[in-house]
Amino acid sequence: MAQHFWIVGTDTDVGKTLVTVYFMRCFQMKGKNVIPYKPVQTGIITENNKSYYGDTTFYQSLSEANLIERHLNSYSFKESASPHYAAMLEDSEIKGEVILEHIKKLKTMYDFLICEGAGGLYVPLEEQRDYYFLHLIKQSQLPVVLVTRTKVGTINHTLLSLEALKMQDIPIVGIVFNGFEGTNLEMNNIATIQNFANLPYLIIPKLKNLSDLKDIQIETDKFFERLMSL
Ligand SMILES: Nc1ncnc2c1ncn2[C@@H]1O[C@H](COP(=O)(O)OP(=O)(O)OP(=O)(O)O)[C@@H](O)[C@H]1O
Ligand SMILES: C[C@H](N)[C@H](N)CCCCCC(=O)O
Ligand SMILES: [Mg+2]
Repeated sequence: MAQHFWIVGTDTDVGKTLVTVYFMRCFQMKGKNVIPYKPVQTGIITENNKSYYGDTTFYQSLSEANLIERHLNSYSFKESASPHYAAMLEDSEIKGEVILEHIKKLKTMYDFLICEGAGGLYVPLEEQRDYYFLHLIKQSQLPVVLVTRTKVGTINHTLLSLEALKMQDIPIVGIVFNGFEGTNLEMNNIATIQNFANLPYLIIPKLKNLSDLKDIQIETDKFFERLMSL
């Protein structure tokens, strides 16, 4: 039993990495062989004379199994910016086929491959040929989970992202509403989006501590049933 998919977002900082780690842990708890994979990450962090990249370091910090470093990432660039720009600043370039090759290999090695996008869908990878993250996802032929905020502004961002995915015929597993604080406005946002999308969804609360991710209890069966059916 295997399933490989993308965690994409309506924007940067919506919680794709947090959701990737949450799903990684769900599969690890079921004894599955799972790998989170961040094809392109930008924004090196330097603290106490140590430099690291946030996304792949977060994967490692909450993994119940040892993750093979070279399987976690294909491109890392120092500038906290759009991948195409961060690569240009280092006289480098991103090649979609390198990422697709990496995905192909990882699919043969793991039951579950969770690929995390960078930013939102229309993020340039190879600007000179109008090649965006959305096109890479289409070529990968993997379904997507869409992560979105719950606060004001999310309706437009979410519906635009859903439309972009539908135009490319990319299968959508469902929506993860992340950072929920229980307000009526957020509940109306979720209902309004669901009225349009009619997809399985999960709600992840705003966590006081990221380590609380280990303890949150969320009903995921329906969501994972659909994931396994795609
Ligand atoms: N449910 C949550 N509760 C508390 N903090 C959260 C939650 N979700 C995300 N965060 C925090 O918000 C910030 C952005 O989240 P995250 O890094 O997962 O976003 P992202 O979509 O992966 O961003 P990027 O586009 O850079 O990959 C991080 O500091 C993360 O720890
Ligand atoms: C730097 C940030 N945390 C992400 N890694 C990259 C976000 C790219 C966003 C591009 C854009 O939509 O302007
Ligand atoms: Mg991330």
